[in-house]
Amino acid sequence: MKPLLKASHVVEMFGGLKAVSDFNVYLEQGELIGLIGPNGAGKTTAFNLFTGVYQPTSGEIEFDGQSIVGLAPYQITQRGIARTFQNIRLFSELSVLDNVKIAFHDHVKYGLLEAVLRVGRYTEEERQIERDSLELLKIFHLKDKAYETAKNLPYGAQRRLEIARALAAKPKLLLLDEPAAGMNPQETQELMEMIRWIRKEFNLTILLIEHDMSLVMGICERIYVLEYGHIIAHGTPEEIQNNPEVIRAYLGGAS
Ligand SMILES: Nc1ncnc2c1ncn2[C@@H]1O[C@H](COP(=O)(O)OP(=O)(O)OP(=O)(O)O)[C@@H](O)[C@H]1O
Repeated sequence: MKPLLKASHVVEMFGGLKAVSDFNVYLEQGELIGLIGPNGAGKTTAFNLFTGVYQPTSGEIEFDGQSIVGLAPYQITQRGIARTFQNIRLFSELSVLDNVKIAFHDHVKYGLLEAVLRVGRYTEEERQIERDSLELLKIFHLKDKAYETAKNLPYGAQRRLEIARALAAKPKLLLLDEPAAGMNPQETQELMEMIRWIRKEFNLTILLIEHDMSLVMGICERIYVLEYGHIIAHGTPEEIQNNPEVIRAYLGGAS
């Protein structure tokens, strides 16, 4: 079976800087994979390449059997890749529920006239979106906060809301950029359980960038380690923890 995502010999240059260099990664359907590495190693650049925010200087990226190089971010979302951001991006002045409802709207089929007249399919679709949004909020323990303004949520809850929004795009592949950043150990533990659960429930493949090693080692089946844009190691959590290159570059370093 072909991998769901395959990046082959990807290079990304910013002026003279090689942010990503000969990057080779594959993700099999249903896997939960970690991408780790020191600050500035190129992890977020990899996400930006997978989502069309950046185009590779050279190399190939295939998703679901087809090249996605040259596609715009919205086209890649439609093909089935959704992401969260290191710096949370929510509609901070809107309610928690509206944040999720907006994310669903990319996928509805009613026409403008129906929307204006609020008839037919529009009202039915709207009701369905509301039900689905509340269901997602429930999964992320946010249902009782549905009518609060997003900016008033505690930080950990905002991170969970971002994941709920990403799922509204009905992705096959979910990219999580430091989902546990700013969370306390108990919130991180709950997040791990949620990530495991949504993978199964939504039949997802998940790639996550994370500095919290207990989370990465606790839930990932395989891990890629980046340093200065290169993959320096790849393996199971146990292999990665015992890899001398990794210990030198990362685990034994500042963090
Ligand atoms: N748009 C850009 N223009 C120029 N340089 C960039 C750009 N985006 C990233 N870089 C550089 O590319 C390198 C990789 O950055 P990237 O943000 O991908 O690292 P990271 O591994 O995600 O780091 P962190 O853990 O700190 O988020 C860094 O040296 C960064 O300064």
